[in-house]
Amino acid sequence: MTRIAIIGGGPAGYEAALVAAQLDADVTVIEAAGAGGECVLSDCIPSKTFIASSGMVTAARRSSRLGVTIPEVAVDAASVHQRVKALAVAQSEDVHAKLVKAGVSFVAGTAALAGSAEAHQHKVAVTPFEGEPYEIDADVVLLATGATPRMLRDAQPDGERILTWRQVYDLAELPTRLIVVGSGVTGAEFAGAYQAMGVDVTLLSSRERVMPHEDADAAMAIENVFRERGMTILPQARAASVKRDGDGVRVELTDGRVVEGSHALMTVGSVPNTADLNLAAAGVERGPGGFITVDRVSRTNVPGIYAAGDVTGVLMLASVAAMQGRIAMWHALGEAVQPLRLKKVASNVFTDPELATVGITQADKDSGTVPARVVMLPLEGNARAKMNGYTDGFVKLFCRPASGLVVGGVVVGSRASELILPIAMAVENHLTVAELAQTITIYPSLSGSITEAARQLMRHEFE
Ligand SMILES: Cc1cc2nc3c(=O)[nH]c(=O)nc-3n(C[C@H](O)[C@H](O)[C@H](O)COP(=O)(O)OP(=O)(O)OC[C@H]3O[C@@H](n4cnc5c(N)ncnc54)[C@H](O)[C@@H]3O)c2cc1C
Ligand SMILES: NC(=O)c1ccc[n+]([C@@H]2O[C@H](COP(=O)([O-])OP(=O)(O)OC[C@H]3O[C@@H](n4cnc5c(N)ncnc54)[C@H](O)[C@@H]3O)[C@@H](O)[C@H]2O)c1
Repeated sequence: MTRIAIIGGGPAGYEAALVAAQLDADVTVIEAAGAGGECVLSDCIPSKTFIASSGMVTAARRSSRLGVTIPEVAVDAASVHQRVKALAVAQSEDVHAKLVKAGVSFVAGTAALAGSAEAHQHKVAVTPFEGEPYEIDADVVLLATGATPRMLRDAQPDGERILTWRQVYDLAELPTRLIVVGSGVTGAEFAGAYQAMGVDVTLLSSRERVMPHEDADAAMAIENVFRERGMTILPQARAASVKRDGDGVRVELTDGRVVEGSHALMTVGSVPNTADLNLAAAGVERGPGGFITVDRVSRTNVPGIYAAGDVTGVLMLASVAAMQGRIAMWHALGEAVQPLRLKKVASNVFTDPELATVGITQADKDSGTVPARVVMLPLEGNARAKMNGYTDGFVKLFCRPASGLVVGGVVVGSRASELILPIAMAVENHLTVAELAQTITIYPSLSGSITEAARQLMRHEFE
């Protein structure tokens, strides 16, 4: 029986464990925070649960456009936070139960590699939270330890006024004037959610626009909605320091400007959790940013040691972490395996409106890296969007110039996370715009804009 030790029980670790157990391996997962990892306990699940509450406020505020007046909308921060935490714990318990049912040994504690490998045997040092430390032998080790919020030297979180995204749910009340430092996906999601809940939000963007890695049209659409709703967005604003100042905080920017608020939320990225893994002694290589270097089947440079998830920095998404973990196990246990393909990963930013993408990007097209034609349809022409009183957003579809094969898309709109699926399926299954356009959609529906975009690209084929 192949013995597998998995360090870290987030999506990368626990999905790997389930696959390995299914293939009859002897699997041990050692996890410091709780089953499901930080994804379930502090990052993805809590933030999306928080956003679900903020979405309710947005819907209530918007209701008057539809002739329905909801007299008073109030947010009870304590209840929202309690719900966020309870749901995270419940989800963690579900993951734990699944692992145990699959026959995985789950150890609450920390682990590290114990020295160099001998004859393809690895030793893992386990420090359980209860009991004495011990070592286990493993034929295969998976490093799946995730990442931690990046700190700026002069902006140390105190859990009261200067916060990481993992600390916000411990506040007794919502901030009054929140400064969100960093406008990547995490910053944009929290800025939007807090603003919806009535908080006065200032978003500091180190670049010219928010979410610089996302489709520019989409990021600008969301930035415009944020501004219309009263958010202050400062472009080219890089924080040099964040200090407490009486009952508030004072953020000093690198160009000397000062921004004041009641709280600061630091969303300036993440760093990989590798410091305590004893990687150097085991000879495991790291690349830029300290992320563990892996190939497309999750192998590190050391035979028998694999790595998956945020600790590899490949594409920091739960879905990708899980797939890297599964691929590692399929490969290690001799199953047929397809290397990780990132070009077809769908992702979503849970702002309001949401921003979902899949496949090639506008930048790929504009640079000529991928020859493509594109059409962009604003949702203001969509009947269902008008009925819902919510027309912010658009559908963008990319196809190959000659064949009409669908190669990518962007959706900005409410529930874009659900609307992206038909485009993702078209990309994955090599469908053409004609095939997409011939699919009969519900009328009226937002997905009608996707088939409409496909129809427009069909027409272009004959121009
Ligand atoms: C605010 C936020 C929101 C997000 N929202 C989404 C989203 O909506 N959708 C999405 O796809 N992705 C989202 N992500 C990204 C997603 O959370 C990560 O990609 C995912 O958590 C990566 O999974 P992982 O298993 O690599 O790491 P983690 O989930 O971080 O799990 C790793 C675990 O390893 C443990 N660990 C570390 N060192 C040790 C050790 N030495 N011994 C034992 N255990 C150890 C850690 O405690 C941790 O629990 C979000 C990220 C953030 C920050
Ligand atoms: N919905 C989702 O799927 C979801 C949600 C959150 C995060 N994530 C993933 O997690 C990963 C990390 O995202 P993130 O937003 O946490 O980090 P990020 O690194 O993508 O963004 C951090 C931003 O902070 C800026 N920054 C850095 N130093 C700064 C300073 N001193 N002052 C002001 N700004 C500064 C950076 O320029 C960058 O734009 C991404 O891959 C993302 O896709 C996904």
